Amino acid sequence: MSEAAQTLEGWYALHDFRTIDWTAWKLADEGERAIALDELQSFLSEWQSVEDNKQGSTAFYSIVGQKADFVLMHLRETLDELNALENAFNKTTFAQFTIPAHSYVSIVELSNYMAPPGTDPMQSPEILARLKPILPKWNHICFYPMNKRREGNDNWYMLSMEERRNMMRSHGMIGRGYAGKVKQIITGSVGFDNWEWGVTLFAEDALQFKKLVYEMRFDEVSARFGDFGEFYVGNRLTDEKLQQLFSI
Ligand code: VOV
Repeated sequence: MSEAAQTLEGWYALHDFRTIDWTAWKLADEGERAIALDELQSFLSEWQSVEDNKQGSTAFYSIVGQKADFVLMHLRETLDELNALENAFNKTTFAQFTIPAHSYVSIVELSNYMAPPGTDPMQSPEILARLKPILPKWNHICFYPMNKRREGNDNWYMLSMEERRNMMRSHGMIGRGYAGKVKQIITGSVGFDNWEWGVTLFAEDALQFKKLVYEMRFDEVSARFGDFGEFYVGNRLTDEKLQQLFSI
């Protein structure tokens, strides 16, 4: 049997994708729309204070294309907190104007492929910060789920630790070329959702997503072993953009 990589886990993640029910939104009177937006604002400030207290983080982005209209990505200490947050949000008037489009449940994960042997990663402030990250306020988000292939000669889970580590090193080197341009949050979802990982990327320039993902396609770990789900890409919903989005 191959040796399993050791993983460290941080905050739980919920990616909550919604479509806006424009028909209902336009039919609602101005008062009802104002109540809905006020309620959304108070939830956003509540989530901001959770983030200020470093007990979680939330990102809010519009989504381009027909797969969804926006995503709320929440990070919290426990699955219970994520569930409570989701239910509270669903009870709002605002949520009545949304239709669930997609969701993804996972947990922030770091593996030990690159860890120097004999060190305790939990003593490193840098590692701890990566396990419980405050999501960047960058202009764009990209999300997709992925698996490592398990087919014939391309079975990731049958490779030795050394083979996998070598490939992950090369993967990391490509990623490092995008330092300052793309920030990645890898969340593990084995046992939680339909794929093995969620990949969430943030960038100020959306084009850097294409450059990075394309370059990685040529790297062995992605070329031979990467299977990908649906891609979602979007723009950060600042207060101003939010107002524009819902004004009719
Ligand atoms: C900004 C770019 C960037 C950088 C610097 C980076 C680096 C690293 C390092 C150093 C490590 C290993 C240690 C750890 O931290 O776990 C990883 C791990 C991982 N990655 Fe990565 N990755 C990036 C970016 C990045 C992308 C764009 C993708 C999607 C792949 C693609 O083809 O679309 C990805 C995937 C993953 C996955 C699924 C894992 C876990 C694999 C496992 O088997 O456990 N990743 N990644």
